[in-house]
Amino acid sequence: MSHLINGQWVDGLGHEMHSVNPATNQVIWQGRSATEEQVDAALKAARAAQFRWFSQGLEARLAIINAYKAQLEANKEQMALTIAEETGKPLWETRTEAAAMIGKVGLSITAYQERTGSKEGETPAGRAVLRHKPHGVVAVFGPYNFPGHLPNGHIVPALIAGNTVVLKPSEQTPRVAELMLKLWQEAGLPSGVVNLVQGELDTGKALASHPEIDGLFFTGSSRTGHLLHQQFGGEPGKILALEMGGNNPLIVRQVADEAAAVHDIIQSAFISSGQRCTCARRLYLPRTDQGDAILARLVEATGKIRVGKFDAEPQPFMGSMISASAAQAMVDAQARLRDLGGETLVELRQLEADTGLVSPGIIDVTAIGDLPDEEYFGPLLQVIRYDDFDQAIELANRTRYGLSAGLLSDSRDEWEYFLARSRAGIVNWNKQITGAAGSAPFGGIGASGNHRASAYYAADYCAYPVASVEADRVSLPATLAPGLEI
Ligand SMILES: NC(=O)c1ccc[n+]([C@@H]2O[C@H](COP(=O)([O-])OP(=O)(O)OC[C@H]3O[C@@H](n4cnc5c(N)ncnc54)[C@H](O)[C@@H]3O)[C@@H](O)[C@H]2O)c1
Ligand SMILES: O=CCC[C@H](NC(=O)CCC(=O)O)C(=O)O
Repeated sequence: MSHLINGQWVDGLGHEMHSVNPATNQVIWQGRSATEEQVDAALKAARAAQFRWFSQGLEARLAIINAYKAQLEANKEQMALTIAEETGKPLWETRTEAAAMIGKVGLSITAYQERTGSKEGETPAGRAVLRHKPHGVVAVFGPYNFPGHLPNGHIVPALIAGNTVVLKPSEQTPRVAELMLKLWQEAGLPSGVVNLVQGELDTGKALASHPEIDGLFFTGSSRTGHLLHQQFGGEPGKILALEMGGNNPLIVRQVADEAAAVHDIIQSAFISSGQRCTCARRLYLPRTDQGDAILARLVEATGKIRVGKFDAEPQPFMGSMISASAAQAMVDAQARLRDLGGETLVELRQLEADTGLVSPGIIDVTAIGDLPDEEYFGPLLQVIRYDDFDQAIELANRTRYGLSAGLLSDSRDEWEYFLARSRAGIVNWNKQITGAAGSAPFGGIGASGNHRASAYYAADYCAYPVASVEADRVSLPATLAPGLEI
C-alpha cells in the first residue's frame, strides 16, 4: 500500500518499482506506480477536500499543521534513519534534514503572516482590504537529494495558505514520502488534503499535465523544470514554481586563514557527496603563491575525506551517492573533462563496484577553452586558475544557471565589487555556499529558477492577493459624476 488517495492507502496499479540502500543494493521498498486513473482519483480527492480545508480558517489549519510538527518531533530519529537508508547520506546529516523539516513549520507560519497576511486602511474610495487566498489544488514534485525537507518545504506553506496537495516524490525515494504522509495522517489531516502518488515519468507526466491542477511546485533538475515550463506554455492562469539546478562558482582571493578557506571549499563542494543544488562546481583560484598553497592543502584534505555507509562509526563526511548509476555518471563526467584537456588532481573513484560509494575528486580544467556549462551533480570540483579579479568574475558568471556563488576574500571592497557583478540568487562572502537558511528566500535566476523563490518566500507562490474596497452599506457619493442624475 504505497499511495495515499483520499485518506486510504492503496496499491499502485502501474508497473513495478523498488528502492534500494544505494551503498548495499539491499531492496528497502517495493510497490507499483500510480496509473493515470489513480492520479486522476488523487486530484479529485484533493479538489473535493479543498474548500472545506480552506474555509475552516487559519487557526483550524494551524492546529493540524502544528500536530504534524509534533509528530515529526516524536519521530525525528525514524525520519533521519529512513532518509539515510534510502539516500545513502550519513546519519549526522539526515538528522539535520529531519530538524529542518521541523523548523519549516514555524518559519512557514511566520512567512505566511508576514508576506501574505491581511491588512486594511481607509482610502478616499472606501475601506481597502487586502487578503490572500489559496490557488486550489497544487501538485508537488520532489527531488531525491532532500526527499523529506524539500517536498516538505512546498507542502507546509501550501497547506497553511489553504491549498490541497498531490505529491509525487522522486521515484528513488518513495519510502521517505510514505513515512512523511503517515505522520500527516497521525496528525489528523483530513482525507484528501494531501495525497501521495508514487511513480516515474508516466506518473509525473499524468500529474503535471492534468487539467485539475491549479499550480505545480517543482524541485529538481533544470532539464525537467524546462520541460514542465514548456508544457505550461499557454497556461498563464496556473502558478508554476521551479527550483532547479546550478553550476555554481566560488572565487578565492587573498585570505589570512588558509585552513578556513579550505574548510569552506570542502563544505561547499563535497557535502552530501556533492548532491546539493547549491554545491560549488567551479573553484577559481588565483595564479599566486597563495593560490598554489591553498590548492595543495585542498588536495591533501580532499584525499583524507572519510566516505562510508550511512551508519558507519565513526561517521563519514560523505555517504553514498543516490545510486550506482549516479556514481558511474560522475566517473564518466570526469573522463570527459580529462579528454577535453583537464588534469586530474584527486581522482573521483567508485569505491565499491555497483554501489553509489565514490571518493571526492578535483580536476584542473584551466586548459579547457570552452568549459561545458553542465551541472555535474556529485563530488567533482573543477579548478580554474585566473590572473585578475575581473577575469575570475567574468568566468564565474559564464553560465546559463544562477543559483549560488561565493567569494572568499578578506577585503570588504572586493566583496562589494563581487556582489554588484555576480549573477545568482544566493551570494555568500567568506562562508560556504551550501546550507542556506529557511529564514531567507531561496532560488536562482537563469536556468536555475523562474523567479518564484522558495524557503521564506514560498508563501508568495502558495497564495494570490485579493484586494477589496468595502463599505457596510451602499451609499450615494456626496457629488455625482458630471452627466449623472439619480
Ligand atoms: N533549486 C533547488 O531548490 C533544488 C533543490 C534540490 C535539488 N535540485 C536539483 O534537482 C536535481 C536532482 O534531483 P532529481 O534528479 O530528483 O531531479 P529530476 O528532475 O530528475 O526529478 C525531480 C522530480 O520530477 C519528476 N520528473 C522527472 N521527469 C519528469 C517529467 N518529464 N514530467 C514530470 N515529472 C518528472 C521526478 O520523478 C521527480 O519527482 C539537481 O539538478 C539539483 O540541482 C534543486
Ligand atoms: O539541494 C538543494 C537544496 C540545498 C539547501 N537549501 C536549502 O535547504 C534551502 C532552505 C530551505 O528550503 O529551507 C542548501 O543550501 O544546502
